[in-house]
Amino acid sequence: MIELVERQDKLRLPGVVEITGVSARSQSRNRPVDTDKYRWFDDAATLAEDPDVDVFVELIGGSDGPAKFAVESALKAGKHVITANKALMAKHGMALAALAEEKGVDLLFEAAVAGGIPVVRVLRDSLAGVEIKRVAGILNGTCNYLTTSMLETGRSYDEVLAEAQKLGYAEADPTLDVSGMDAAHKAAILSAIAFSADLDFSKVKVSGVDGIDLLDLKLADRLGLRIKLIAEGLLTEDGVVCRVEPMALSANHPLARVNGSLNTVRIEGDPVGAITLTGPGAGAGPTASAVMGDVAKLFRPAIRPAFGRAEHHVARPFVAAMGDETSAFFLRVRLADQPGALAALTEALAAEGVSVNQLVQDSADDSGASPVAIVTHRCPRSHMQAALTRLGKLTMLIDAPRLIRIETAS
Ligand SMILES: NC(=O)C1=CN([C@@H]2O[C@H](COP(=O)(O)OP(=O)(O)OC[C@H]3O[C@@H](n4cnc5c(N)ncnc54)[C@H](OP(=O)(O)O)[C@@H]3O)[C@@H](O)[C@H]2O)C=CC1
Ligand SMILES: N[C@@H](CCO)C(=O)O
Repeated sequence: MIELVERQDKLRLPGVVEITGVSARSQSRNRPVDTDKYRWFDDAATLAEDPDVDVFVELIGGSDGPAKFAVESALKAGKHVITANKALMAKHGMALAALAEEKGVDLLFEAAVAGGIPVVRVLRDSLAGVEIKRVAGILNGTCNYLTTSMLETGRSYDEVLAEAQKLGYAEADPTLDVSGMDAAHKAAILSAIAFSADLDFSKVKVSGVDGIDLLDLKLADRLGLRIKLIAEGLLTEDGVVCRVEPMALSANHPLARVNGSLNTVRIEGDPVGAITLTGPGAGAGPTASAVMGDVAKLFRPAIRPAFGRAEHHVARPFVAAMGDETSAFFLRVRLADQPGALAALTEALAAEGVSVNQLVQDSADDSGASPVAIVTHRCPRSHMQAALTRLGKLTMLIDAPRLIRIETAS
């Protein structure tokens, strides 16, 4: 978050953000950013109440204790609060929201649910005109990383969980992740927004993936199933049902293909139908991105320039899109069915430095045209264009070739 504030000239915030001060448990701890240049507060609540502070950002964690005390102190002092703390919001969110309303300040918590996916904003604002029926998906990056990576790499539960902790995905207490509790906090928060419900976490049914072993994942895989921790909020005639449990999904289920620390949320409602948001669900970068989105929301006035442009933004020009990009290409030609046609085609490509990766040829049709499709190795587009010019001169070429750039998954 501090790192993002420090390079805000590259961002698109409506105004300029200043860090008034910072607080953590230990002042001397080595951190990825230099906090020495900011005012230091031993006590987070004192920072929250400081007269120079307009917005208090809470990234401490824990449903009670110092996080709750500091957030309450900030709200009581009339400061806007941004928090990533789902445990706090799931347990005390209703009371904190009431306090924020009473004080006329904002309480924003985009980072609390699904990491970098802006689902809170979408549900609360963009879909305010939709009657939501169901919100479901993968809401814990650690568990998704665990089940995906164990199966992919054959490593043990303990090994992969330790890695998820090292990568900054897991909670300070990872039992919150693997027990399903963290996903349950998030599902409860989303349900409260989606269904205008009084959040009552005691009603949420929770089970997790704790101790799941490689054998479970491998056997399920042999049966064409992927085990994932699934969270769901559902509107029923009696009220809101909210639950989290491991589920075995058929391998071609859309959720089964959301892997690693990715999260995904499917929102079903009337009259929009279903919307699915997928993105990084855990880690420092996605969390900071969500926090900064909340910071941007706090700038007044509510009426913004239509394209979000502010005077202090760096203005960038549009430039022509088609540079000489390097890519693999799909090339389809139709050749006269005569000896040497295929060789002439590959020679024309080779002469311009385009090498063939895959090639299929169909038998000639009634008119004597034989379709050939080629996937090339990566090459500059200019080489491909030169090869096309060469091809254009071949007498056995029946009509214009079709060239399509191949997009590979990143
Ligand atoms: N990790 C993730 O991917 C995500 C986390 N979150 C949420 O963000 C919050 C923080 O999580 P995470 O960064 O992982 O946790 P960490 O434990 O890594 O960081 C907690 C930070 O809070 C500081 N801290 C602890 N106690 C106090 C205190 N009493 N007063 C002031 N500062 C204190 C710590 O200080 P020190 O450095 O000195 O120990 C540390 O800097 C949690 O609510 C978590 O649920 C939300 C989305 C994603
Ligand atoms: N521990 C959480 C962090 C993001 O909320 C997770 O793994 O999803």
